[in-house]
Amino acid sequence: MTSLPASDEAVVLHRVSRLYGNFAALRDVSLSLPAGASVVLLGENGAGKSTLLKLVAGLATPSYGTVSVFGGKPIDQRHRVATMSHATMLYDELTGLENLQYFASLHADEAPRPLSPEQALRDVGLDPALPRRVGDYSQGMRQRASLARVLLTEPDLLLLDEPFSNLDAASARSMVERLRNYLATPSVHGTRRTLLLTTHQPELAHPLASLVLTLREGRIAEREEISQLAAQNS
Ligand SMILES: Nc1ncnc2c1ncn2[C@@H]1O[C@H](COP(=O)(O)OP(=O)(O)OP(=O)(O)O)[C@@H](O)[C@H]1O
Repeated sequence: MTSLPASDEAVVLHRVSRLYGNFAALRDVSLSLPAGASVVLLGENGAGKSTLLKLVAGLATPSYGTVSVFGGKPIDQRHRVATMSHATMLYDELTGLENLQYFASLHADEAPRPLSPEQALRDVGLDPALPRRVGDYSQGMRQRASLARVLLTEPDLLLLDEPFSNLDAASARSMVERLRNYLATPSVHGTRRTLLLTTHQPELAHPLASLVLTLREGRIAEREEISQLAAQNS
């Protein structure tokens, strides 16, 4: 188990470009996110938000430049990182609890985990005793179950691609509360938790953010440090 001083960087991008054919989805992006940062990525469709998340998750590699996560290659740090994308990665034929129990069993030999599958579901407002198959869940319930799945691994870095899409206002607020709680709880590795999320609904994510970045045509066009919340998180 490694422990990381609070001042260490969770994510560093150095002059990163990502090409698809001749098209540059990300252009010469440099970025340094300290452990404990809560970062909201904004930008229009096609600005490069998901591409940036995939590079940090180790699901894609840069065409130029380097990406490091906790000082190593993203692919080597995947045990400390959890990603929630548009696909919920849940089994439709299982209940929420069965899904989480199965997922927990896959990670049984990893770090000590205070969070049980039952508690993970309760924390996102789902009843673990609900007998319904996930395939019969509403979209909002699926997203909440998906968040419970990624939080079960006690990640040091949480990457969320549009977590609030398709949620009604109450469900979105409860997801924000759960994320606030995630940020406030030290990880099993003794590090401060880091969050990087993309959204088209800045009004929802803004109260969580210590940094808001706006991507435009693959570049960081705006950068807003939110000092009040950064101070609260320290
Ligand atoms: N696998 C791929 N092959 C070709 N082009 C791609 C691929 N992935 C992304 N792109 C292109 O790269 C650009 C950035 O895509 P990306 O998904 O990162 O944007 P985004 O900001 O997340 O958009 P959205 O808000 O619509 O999800 C887009 O023009 C997209 O079409």
